[in-house]
Amino acid sequence: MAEDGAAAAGAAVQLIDGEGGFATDSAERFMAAAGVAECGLSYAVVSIMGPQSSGKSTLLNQLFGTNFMEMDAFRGRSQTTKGIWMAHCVGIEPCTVVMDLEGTDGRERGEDDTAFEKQSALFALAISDIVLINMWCHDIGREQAANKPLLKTVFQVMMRLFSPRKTTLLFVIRDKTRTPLEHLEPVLREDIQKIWNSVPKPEAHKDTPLSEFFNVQVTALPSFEEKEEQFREQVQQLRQRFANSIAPGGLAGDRRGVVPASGFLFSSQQIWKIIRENKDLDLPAHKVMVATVRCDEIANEKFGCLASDAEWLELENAVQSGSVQGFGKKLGYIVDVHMQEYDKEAVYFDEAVRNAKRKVLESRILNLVQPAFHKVLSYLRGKALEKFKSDLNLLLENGKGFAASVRESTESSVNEFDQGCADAVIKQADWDYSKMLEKVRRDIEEHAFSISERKLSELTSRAKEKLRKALVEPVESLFDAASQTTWESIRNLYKRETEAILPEFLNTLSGFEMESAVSEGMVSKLRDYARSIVENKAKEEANKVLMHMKERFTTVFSHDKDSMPRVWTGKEDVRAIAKDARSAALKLMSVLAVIRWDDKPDRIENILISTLLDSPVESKSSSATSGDPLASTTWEEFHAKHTLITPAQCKSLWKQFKSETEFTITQAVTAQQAHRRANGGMPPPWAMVAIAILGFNEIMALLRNPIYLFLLFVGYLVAKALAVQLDIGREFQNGMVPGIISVSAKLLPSMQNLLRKVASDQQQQQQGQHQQQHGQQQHHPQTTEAPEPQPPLLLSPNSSMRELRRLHMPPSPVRRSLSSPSHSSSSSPLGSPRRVSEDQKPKRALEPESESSSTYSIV
Ligand SMILES: Nc1nc2c(ncn2[C@@H]2O[C@H](COP(=O)(O)OP(=O)(O)OP(=O)(O)O)[C@@H](O)[C@H]2O)c(=O)[nH]1
Repeated sequence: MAEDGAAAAGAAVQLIDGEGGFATDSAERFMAAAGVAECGLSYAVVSIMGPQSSGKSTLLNQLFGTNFMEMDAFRGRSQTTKGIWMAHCVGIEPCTVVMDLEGTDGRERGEDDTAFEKQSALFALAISDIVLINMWCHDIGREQAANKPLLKTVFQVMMRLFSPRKTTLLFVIRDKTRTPLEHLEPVLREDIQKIWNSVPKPEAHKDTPLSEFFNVQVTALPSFEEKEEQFREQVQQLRQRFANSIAPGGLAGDRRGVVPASGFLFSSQQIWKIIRENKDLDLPAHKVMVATVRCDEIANEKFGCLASDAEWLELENAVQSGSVQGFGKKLGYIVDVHMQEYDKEAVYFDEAVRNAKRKVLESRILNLVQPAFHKVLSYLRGKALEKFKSDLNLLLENGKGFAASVRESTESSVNEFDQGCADAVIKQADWDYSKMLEKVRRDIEEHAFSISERKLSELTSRAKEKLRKALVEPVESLFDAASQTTWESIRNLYKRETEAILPEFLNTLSGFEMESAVSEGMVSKLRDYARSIVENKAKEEANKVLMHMKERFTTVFSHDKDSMPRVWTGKEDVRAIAKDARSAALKLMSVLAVIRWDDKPDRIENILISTLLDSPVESKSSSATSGDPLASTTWEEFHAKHTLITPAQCKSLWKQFKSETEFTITQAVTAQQAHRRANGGMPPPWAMVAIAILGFNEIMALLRNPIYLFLLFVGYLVAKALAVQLDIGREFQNGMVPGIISVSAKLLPSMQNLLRKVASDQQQQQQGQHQQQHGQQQHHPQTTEAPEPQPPLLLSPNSSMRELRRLHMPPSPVRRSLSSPSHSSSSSPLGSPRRVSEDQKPKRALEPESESSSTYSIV
């Protein structure tokens, strides 16, 4: 702070010490305190050179209010100023920096030290706008004047400055005499011209006049020591000439190549360095160099300012958590502020350098802020996709076509993204967001594609489900009732259902606006699917063909034309019925043998009937297999893929079928025989006549004796009661032999029960009579014995035959084995052909051997 005050008060600081060292630190502090850096080009530099102890410091102090060290007049002449000192003028506008140079021709340094004089003179000329040349009045016109070597030096070094600055040389004549200035000045100018002429010049400046390099001014001051008052007055007048010195017409109005104030110190330092190294001083190049360095410094500073700018940091943070409304505007403003700061500070430096550095700065700033922009773009990209999704959902919910919905949603999302990007870009950058836009479009396309796939898959699944529902059960039912028209019906069903479902499906595809080839392809796939449903069902049914055949056989064999269960009375032609039943089963097999997609008649049924039914395989000799039409794995007219049961399989299945249905036929034949036997027991009429004639006496005796007649009547009643109890008619329904076995097994227990029942009835009757007698005697003794339990109800209208058998038949080993879990009848006999046959086999064990030995074969 003390130094600030000192600088403001014109305190001098050393710029270059007596050894030629540049005092950077103190100079920087001085510049900062004097506020020179902020002056731009609006500052002036004044230097003074002249012989030692010629009153230079005194003049400067008087003229600019500075505080350069002066020699004490009472202590004698000695060198006071060493090196170069610098001070800030007090009260002069524009900002003026004054430099006091070490006096020339000094006794202390001697002749050999003239090198420093030259260097300091060159330095003063390179950086100053006005150079005061202090000289004694009496030296004017003198050959050996002290200032002549100085002027020579000035002009010589001036040649080393490649570009003249048009420095103002103000000759200050000290201790002026009575000779008026008007007479002194021409002499001085003549002296100056002579010196200028005598200085060796480079070829380019051989004929260049002095006025091209310098603006020569002359002034004279009275002696400070002798006429101090006048000195002060005239110094004040001279001071006026330094006000607005850089303005046109001012003392330094013609100056050129001014270094901006902020670069002054750096420029001075560099110039001094070059001078000390005794190199050529190229001022234009130097100017560019200074501009480069300074613009770099300024740019770095501004970049740093932006990087730590609170507004920028806030914006950057906000961007991390999502989009910022008006991002581009805000960021653009921040960048603008700092770029303008740069422009303001670098404005006085070389334009080319300044612009180049500006570009570098701008590029650095844009690189710094671009990630935030990309972050915004990423956010906008996500937002665009979300918008697309929600818009698409909404439009689809409203029933708009898929493709149209996608188009509309895409346009809306892309527009929003575009607007967001336009809002995020800054005017300083030509940031391209087309790649991000492409990504957005790709996101949208991918999403739309996935939705489209899902929707199409749903539609296809729905159509498939419809086809499945429409085909599976009807086809199954058609196969159940397989006949010659089954495949025609299936084809009609397939045609009807596909023609109902597929056009509707095609219609739903119209919203997707896909190419007709694609939609036709999808429809074609569904058609194939519908076919596969039918084919799979056919395969499924073909796998169960044996079961179906047996069912068909049973249906035809066990039922008459009115579908009533057939009762084998003995009048039926079992052979013919069995043949019909087997023929029906064979026809069913022919239906299930192949898939018939076209209505071409085929010979499969004929082949099967002629080969298997009409001429049974068993009867064929093995040598005749070469002519066997069933010895093949394919049907002639059909493709292998449409074959469900190969001819060879048909043959093998037929064999199995026959063996498994044989028992049913046997049962029918047996039932017929039993029926015949049951109804054919009456003796012939001649026998009956013979019995009547030969037994006449016995019949008469019986009729005459009432006891015999009574016994006969009782016997009849008992037989009748047993017949009722045993349900004889029902027992014989299954045939004579099972009926006899069953009745004989139940006869004894039934008779016992009958007797027991008669006995208990009698006992109850007696008890009733006893109680009646007690009632009549008015006595009511408490019954001590429990009443006899009621006998179990043996025959109930609801009792099944199985139950009756259980009650009245002793358990037989065969029955026990049948009722064991391994032979449980819980599973349906229709479940599988194999199971049906297994169920039937144990039943055969129940048949008496005598009956089974009469098995009747129809083949
Ligand atoms: N005759 C005369 N003497 C002066 C004048 N002005 C100053 N002096 C005296 O000259 C002496 C040197 O003064 P400075 O101002 O220190 O001279 P200088 O040129 O700065 O000296 P160095 O910096 O050592 O070269 C002092 O004793 C002054 O009193 C003047 O106008 N005429």
